[in-house]
Amino acid sequence: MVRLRGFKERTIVRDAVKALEGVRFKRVDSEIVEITRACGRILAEDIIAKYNVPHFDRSAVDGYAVVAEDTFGANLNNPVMLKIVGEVEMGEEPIEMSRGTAVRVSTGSALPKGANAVVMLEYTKEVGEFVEIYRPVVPFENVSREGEDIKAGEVVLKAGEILQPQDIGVLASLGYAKVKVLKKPRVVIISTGNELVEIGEELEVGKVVNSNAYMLFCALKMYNCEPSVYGIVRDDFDELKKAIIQALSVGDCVITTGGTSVGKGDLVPEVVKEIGKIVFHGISIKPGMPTGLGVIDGKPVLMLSGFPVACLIGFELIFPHVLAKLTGVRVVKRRGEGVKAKLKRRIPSKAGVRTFARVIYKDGFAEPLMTSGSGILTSMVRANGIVVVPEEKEGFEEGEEVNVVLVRDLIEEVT
Ligand SMILES: Nc1nc2c(c(=O)[nH]1)N[C@H]1C(S)=C(S)[C@@H](COP(=O)(O)OP(=O)(O)OC[C@H]3O[C@@H](n4cnc5c(N)ncnc54)[C@H](O)[C@@H]3O)O[C@H]1N2
Ligand code: MOO
Repeated sequence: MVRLRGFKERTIVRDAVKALEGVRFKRVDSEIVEITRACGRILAEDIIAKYNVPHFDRSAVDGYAVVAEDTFGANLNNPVMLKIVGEVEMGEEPIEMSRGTAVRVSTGSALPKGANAVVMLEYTKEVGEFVEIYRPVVPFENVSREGEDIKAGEVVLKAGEILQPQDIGVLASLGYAKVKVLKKPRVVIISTGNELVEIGEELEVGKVVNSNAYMLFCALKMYNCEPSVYGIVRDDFDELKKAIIQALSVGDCVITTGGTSVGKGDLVPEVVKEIGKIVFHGISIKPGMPTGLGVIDGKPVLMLSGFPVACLIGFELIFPHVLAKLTGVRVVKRRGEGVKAKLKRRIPSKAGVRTFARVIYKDGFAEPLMTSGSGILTSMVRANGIVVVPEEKEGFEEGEEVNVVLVRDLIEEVT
C-alpha cells in the first residue's frame, strides 16, 4: 500500500529521547518555603550544620550515670555500690557528680558533669540510698556524644537532592524552619477537539467528555508539578495558536491533547511549527504513535494523542525527560523501589529480630553504614537504602546478594 499522507517517518524511542536531550529548556526558578511544604521538592542550596547534633552529651538508655572506672570488675557476685546523689530529668540542666556516686538518668537526658558512662537499669538494683552495679561499662558506653549525629560546619544535604522525610527531620533539628527549593514546574494542559465537552455538560452523540485534562492533572501532581487546566480549545489554527501562546506565558511547559494525527482537524503540530520548532513528531510506539514534542521560546510543548490510553502512555514515556531538563535533576529510581546489590561488608543481626540495616547503594553494591543508635537521623540521610534482615537469619555475609529498598530517589544531574 502506498502511503500518500500521514506520518512518513516515526522516530524510535531512543532517538526521540536523544533529540529531546539536545534541546535547551528554561530551568525553573527557586523559592524559599516552609519545611512542611518542602517534602518531595528539589533542594536548591547546600545545607550546612549550624551547630552540633546532639548539642550535649546525653544518655542513650534509662539507668544510672556513673564514672566508668568505678564499675570495673563489677559482676553479679561482686556488685559495685555507688551512692545515688540525684537525678537528671528530661530537658533539665545536668547536675554535677564525682567518683563513687551515681545519678538516675533517662534516655535522652543530659549526662551529669563528671560522669562518663551510663549503666542500663537492667544491670542495677537500688538499695536504700545506694545502687548496686552488676556489670561494668567502658567510658562513653550508652552515651550519645555531642556532635555524634552531625558536626557543626558539615554539609548535610547537597543542592539537587529530592527532600525525603528524614531530610526534613534533619533540617528541623538543625534549626531550619525554611529552605530554598526549586519551584514546582507549572504545566498548563490544553485539550483540543470540536467534540469535547466539560464534565456535566450535555453529552450528545459525537461528543466526548474532556477526561484527558483531569487524568493528566493527577499524573502531573504525582510528579510534584503545579498543573493547571486551560480548558477546551476548538480545532481552529488561530484559536489554538492563541491558547498555546497564552499558556506559555504562565507555564514552564505546555501539554496539549488531541489533534496530533494527520486528519484535517489535527492542527497542533502545525501551530507549534509556526511559532517554534518541532523536536520530534511521531514515535514508533503503540499506543501513542502521534506523540510529539516542540519547543517555543525555550519552553517545551508536549503534544499527546487524544485517545486516553495513547495520551497517558505518551505522557509517562516522555514527560520524565522533559521534567529532568526543566529541573536539572533526573530521577533514575524512585524511593520505595527495590534494587539488587552485592554486600560490601557483612551485616550482623540478632536471630528473632527483624533488622533494618542502613546502606549506601551505588553501582550494584551496598555498603552497610557503621551506626548504632536509632537516634542518629543522619544515618537515614547518608544512607539511600535499607536491607531488611529477616527474623530467621543472623545477618548477611559479605558478597551476598541482597535486596535494597531505596529510602530516597536515586538521582542524576542533567546538563
Ligand atoms: N489516517 C490516520 N488516522 C489516524 C492515524 C494515522 O496515522 N492515520 N493515527 C491514529 C492513532 S495511532 C491515534 S493514537 C489517533 C490520534 O489522534 P489525535 O491525537 O489526533 O486525537 P483526536 O483525533 O483529536 O482524538 C482521538 C480520540 O480521542 C478522543 N479525545 C480527544 N481529546 C480527548 C480528551 N481531552 N478527553 C477524552 N477523549 C479525548 C477523541 O474524541 C477521539 O475519539 O489517531 C488515529 N488516526
Ligand atoms: O497508536 Mo495510537 O497511538 O493507536 O493509540
